[in-house]
Amino acid sequence: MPGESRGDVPAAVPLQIALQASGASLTNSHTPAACAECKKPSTIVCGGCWQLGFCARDHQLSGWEKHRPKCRPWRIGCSSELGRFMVATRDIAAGELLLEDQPLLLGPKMITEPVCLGCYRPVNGDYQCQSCGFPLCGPQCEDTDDHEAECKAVRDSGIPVKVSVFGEINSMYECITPVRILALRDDAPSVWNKLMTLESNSDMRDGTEVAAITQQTVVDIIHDRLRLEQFDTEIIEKVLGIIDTNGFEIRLPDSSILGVYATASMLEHDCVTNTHRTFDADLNLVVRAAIPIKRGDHLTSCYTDPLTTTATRQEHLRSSKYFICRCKRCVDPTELKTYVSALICADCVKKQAEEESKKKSAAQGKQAGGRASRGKPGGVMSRINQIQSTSKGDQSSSKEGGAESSEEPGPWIVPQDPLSPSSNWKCLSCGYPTTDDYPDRITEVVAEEAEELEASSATVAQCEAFLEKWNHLFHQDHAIFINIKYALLHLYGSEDGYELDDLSPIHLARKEELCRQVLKIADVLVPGISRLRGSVLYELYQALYYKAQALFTVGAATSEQARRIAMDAMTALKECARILSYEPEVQPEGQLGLEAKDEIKKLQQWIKEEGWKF
Ligand SMILES: C[S@@+](CC[C@H](N)C(=O)[O-])C[C@H]1O[C@@H](n2cnc3c(N)ncnc32)[C@H](O)[C@@H]1O
Repeated sequence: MPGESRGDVPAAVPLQIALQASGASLTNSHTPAACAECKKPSTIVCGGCWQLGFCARDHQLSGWEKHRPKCRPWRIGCSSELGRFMVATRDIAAGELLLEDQPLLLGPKMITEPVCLGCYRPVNGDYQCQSCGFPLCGPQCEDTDDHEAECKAVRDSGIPVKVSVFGEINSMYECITPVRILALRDDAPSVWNKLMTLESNSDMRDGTEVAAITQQTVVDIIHDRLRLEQFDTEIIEKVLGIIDTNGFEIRLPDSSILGVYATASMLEHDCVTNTHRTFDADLNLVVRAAIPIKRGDHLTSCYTDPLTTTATRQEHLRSSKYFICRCKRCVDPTELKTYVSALICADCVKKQAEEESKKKSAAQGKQAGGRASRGKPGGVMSRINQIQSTSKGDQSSSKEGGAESSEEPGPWIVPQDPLSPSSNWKCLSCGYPTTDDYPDRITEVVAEEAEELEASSATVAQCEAFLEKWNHLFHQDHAIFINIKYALLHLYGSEDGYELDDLSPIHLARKEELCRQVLKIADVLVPGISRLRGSVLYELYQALYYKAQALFTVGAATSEQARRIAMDAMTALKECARILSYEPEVQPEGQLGLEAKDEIKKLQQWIKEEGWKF
C-alpha cells in the first residue's frame, strides 16, 4: 500500500541535501531527475544508494521491491588512467555491506601443487579420475561441475593424464583454469560474455616474460596436447590476461584457489585499501567498508601484500597487474611515516651515539659531584616499564629506530623516487645520498633470510636472533621486521616452553610490545576491519590479561595498576571480537572471533570479582 512503512526500506533523503552534498546540480548529478515510479520530478532520493529519485515517500515504498536488488551505495565510474572503478555515492560506515558477488568461475591457482579438481583439497595420487586420470580425492569428486571442462578436454584428446609428483608445484595445473574459461564459450555463453568484458591488459602482457612462459605451459599444451585448436593463441592469451588481472585468491581450509568475480573486479587497487573482503560458504565474495568511506571516494582493494616494501609491491603490480601504482603510500618515500622500506644511516647513528655518550659523561661528572646515585630501580613493574618505554618512547634516538616522535626526521634512508626501480636513496636526516644499489641488495639478502626463517617454522630464539642481527641496518618497522614480529608475537604464548601460562612477566611485556609495534603499522597500512588487526588485537589481549593476572597475584602490581591493564585488555578484546565478527566461521579468524566473544565473558567475570569499574 502506498505510504505504508516497511522496516527495511532505507530512509528518504531530500533531493536538495543529496545534491548539496555532492556539489552537483540536477543536470550534472548521477541522480535521475524523474521519479522512478511515475516520472514526475524527484523531491527525494533513496537513502540506501542516493542514486534513485522519487516524487514522494509513498513511491519510494511502492518501488522498493524492484529497487532493492540494485540499491547499493556506489556506482561504476571510468577514467583513462584507471579504466572502470567504483565510487561511493554516499557516506558509508565501516562494516557496511558493499556487495556480494557470485563467482563467474572457480579453479585451481595457476601456480599450485596438485589439488583435487572437484573439491580442491591437496591430493597424493591415491585416487585418479576414471575418465581423465587427474588425481582426485575420490569418486565423489569425479562428477562435479567444476571438474567437467578439463576432464572432457583430456578425455577427447584420447590420452589420460599422469601426475606423479605431489606436494610441490606442478605446471600441469596451469592449464586447468584457462581451459575451464575457454569451455564456457560454448557451454555458458552468458558467463563467457561477462568474462570477456573484464580487463585483460593484453597489449601490456604481450612480449613479457610471463607471456613467454605461459606460451609454453598453457598455450602450447592447449594446442598440442589437448588439441583444442578451435581456440586461437590470441583468445587464450586474453583469457590468461583476464585471470592475471582479475583473479582473486580464495583461502580454503587446506589449500587456496582462484575465483573470478564480475563486480568485485571493478574495485581499483590501493596499497591502503578501504574495503574488507571475505568469502562466504558458497564462495561468494563479500565486500564491506573497512573504514568510514566518504561520498565520492573510490572503493579500493589491495591487489598485493600490504606488508611489503614499495619496491616489492610495485614489482608485483607491474609484472602481474600491468600498472604502476601511484597511491598516496607509494609516492611517499616514508610510506605514510611507517618507514616499512627504510634502512638506517650508520653515519647518523654513530654521530648520535657519540653525542649521547658525551652528554652521559657530562651528566655522570655532575652526579659524582652531587648527591649519591639512588641505586638501581627495582621490581618487575619497573623492568616492564623499561621495555615498554623503548617501544613507545622516543625511538628515533633508540638503537632499533621507530616511528617519528618529533618533527625532526630520523636517520632513515629512503628511496628518493619510490616509483622508480632504480631510484637513488637518501638519508632523511643528513641528506647523504646512496647512489649504488646497496639498499636493494641488502634488502633482498635479508628478505631471503627472513623467508627461509619463516618457511622453517622458526622459534622464538631464532626470530629474536634475526631481529638482533639486523636491527642496526633496518628501521624497526621495516616490512621484513614487521613480518618476523608478527610471527614472533604469536610464538610468545604458543611455542613449547613459551605457553601463555609459563610466560614470565618480561616475556609477556615483550609479547605486548611486539603486538603494539605491529598494530601501529597495521593501523596505518591495513586500517579498520582487517584480519591482521583482529588477530594481533587478540594476542595483545592475551598479553595484557596474563600480565595483569601474573602481577596482581604475586603482589607486583597494585589493584589500580592491574585494573588499568585489565581495562586495556578488554578494549583490545572487544575491538578484536568486533573486527573478526565479519569473518566466516569456517575460517580460523572466524573461530578466533568466537573465542574472543567467550573471552569477553571471562574477563568481565574477573573484573566483576575484583569489584573494578570501567
Ligand atoms: C581488476 S581490474 C580493475 C577494473 C578495470 N579498471 C576495468 O576497467 O576492468 C585491474 C586493472 O585495473 C587497472 N587498475 C586498477 N587499479 C589501478 C590503479 N590504482 N592505478 C592504475 N590502474 C589501475 C589496471 O589496468 C589493472 O590491471
